[in-house]
Amino acid sequence: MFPYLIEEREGKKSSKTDTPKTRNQEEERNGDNRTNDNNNYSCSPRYQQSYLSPLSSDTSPPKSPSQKNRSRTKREYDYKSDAARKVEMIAKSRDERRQRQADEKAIRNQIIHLEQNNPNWEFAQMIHEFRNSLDFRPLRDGDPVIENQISVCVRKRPINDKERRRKEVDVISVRTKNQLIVHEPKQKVDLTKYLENQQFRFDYVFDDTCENELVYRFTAKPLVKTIFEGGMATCFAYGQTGSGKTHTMGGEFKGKQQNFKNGIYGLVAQDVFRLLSHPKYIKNNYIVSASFFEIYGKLVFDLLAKKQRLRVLEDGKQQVQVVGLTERVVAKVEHVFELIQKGSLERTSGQTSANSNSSRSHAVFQIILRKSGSRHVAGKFSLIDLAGNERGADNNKSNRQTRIEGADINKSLLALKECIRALGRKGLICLFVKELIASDNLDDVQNTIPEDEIAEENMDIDEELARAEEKRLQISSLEWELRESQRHVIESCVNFHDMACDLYNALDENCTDRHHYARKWKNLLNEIVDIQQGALIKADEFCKALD
Ligand SMILES: Nc1ncnc2c1ncn2[C@@H]1O[C@H](COP(=O)(O)OP(=O)(O)OP(=O)(O)O)[C@@H](O)[C@H]1O
Repeated sequence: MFPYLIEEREGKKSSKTDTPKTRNQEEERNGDNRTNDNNNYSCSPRYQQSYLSPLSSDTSPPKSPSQKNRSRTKREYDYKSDAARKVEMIAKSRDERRQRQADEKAIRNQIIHLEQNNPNWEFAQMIHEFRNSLDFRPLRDGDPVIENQISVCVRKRPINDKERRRKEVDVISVRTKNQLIVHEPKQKVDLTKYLENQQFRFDYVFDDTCENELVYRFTAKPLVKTIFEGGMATCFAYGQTGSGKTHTMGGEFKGKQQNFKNGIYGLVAQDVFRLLSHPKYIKNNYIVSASFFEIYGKLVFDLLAKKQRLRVLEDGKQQVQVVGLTERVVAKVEHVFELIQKGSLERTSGQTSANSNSSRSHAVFQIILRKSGSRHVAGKFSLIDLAGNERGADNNKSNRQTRIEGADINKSLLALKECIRALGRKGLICLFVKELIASDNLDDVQNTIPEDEIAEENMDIDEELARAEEKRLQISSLEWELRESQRHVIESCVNFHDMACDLYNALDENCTDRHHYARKWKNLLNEIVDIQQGALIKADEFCKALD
């Protein structure tokens, strides 16, 4: 391979310089005419030097033919070795060039493909390039679990088939175990597209490859021992509709079937039963029980008692109690799975634009520990799968029922947020060491919790809530009038009954004249008819408002 290339090179030279046709002749000539050599082989400085340097310093007498042959062999060797390296370099750079061209072609094809099929291809490309520039170090199973009084974590779910079909772009990058970046597509006034990359920090961030078990290990698991030590623990799943709260809390879906064993409820139950026999706690003889209820609008239903309606009242110690809530004693973990399944099937669900099987209520599953023979609660774990919040823009095509539910859900979630804020302000919880600060500098992130709604979403929610609140006020004032008119009808009917009886009896006893009797009866009837007609108008108005 090498000699062939060298020969070819020399062949070209020889046509230019009218010099020897064979290599031996050429090399003999090299020995005699060093200046020509210099001209002919000066392809590269390296080549030039390795070939010329022995000659330029050669001051020895003329060589014998055998000496000449030996030095030629050496020179040839040196010459081939340099040439080989040169050829290798050429081949290498050719391969690199071809690879580069192939890569560029692949990217071009990919872009053409994206352009044809995806209106968001430019943003997809920008995000792709941005991600290529990042160093990813996501959370892994072996990472240490840090125990906090309050942890705020976020889980990214994979893009689903529906979103893929709609060519939606994945705008979340989970960079490290506690940082994620939101790539917000933006457009300048001159229509130039650009990304606004905002970084947020949480206690833990789970990327779309994480399983429920991993999420559990870093979130609820450390709290199980809290309830064995006399504490109350709470775990909320909060997020937009379809973001994966029920998948996380209740268990992974396989089609319509849910695997209750690998949701946070089931995993907590398994650990509770495991810890019962722990040497530290076995002496306490804990009895485990469970309850499951939902809050739908303003109503509370027992999910373990055929959705019986429950009342929420405050007791003498100003503790809120769910009156009449079923609490089932459970002897083994399989019983808990059965209760979770029963309650989950009872839970109110509906359809939203983002989730065909959307939970429309807040579900509260509780595991309670009591010492044997005592009614006193020794520890309680509340696991809450909140209903998904929705943007006004997302549910404006939904039916009336879904929109009313959406407004109720958003309002209650805002109320929850305000409660947590208020507790934080009173210093009852240490949440607000953790206020969110978004940083433009990706390496400069504060130790913070994210503000969970973006401004646009807040505006949608506020508008929706303002409208819902106005409607609610109107309905409640009409309802008050209706009730007042009804009370008036009931009272006047009682009066009417008494007066009609008196009148009737008076005539029987002949103590009144007929004329006076008739007028009195007529007035009595007119009066009761007026009251009933007034009440009828109120009932009519109320029905119309509800419709
Ligand atoms: N991490 C995940 N991996 C795979 N699929 C997921 C994941 N999270 C959610 N899903 C799927 O997304 C769909 C919606 O999830 P899910 O019902 O849990 O959402 P949600 O937040 O509870 O919604 P809603 O508030 O409307 O009830 C389900 O089909 C679920 O299987």
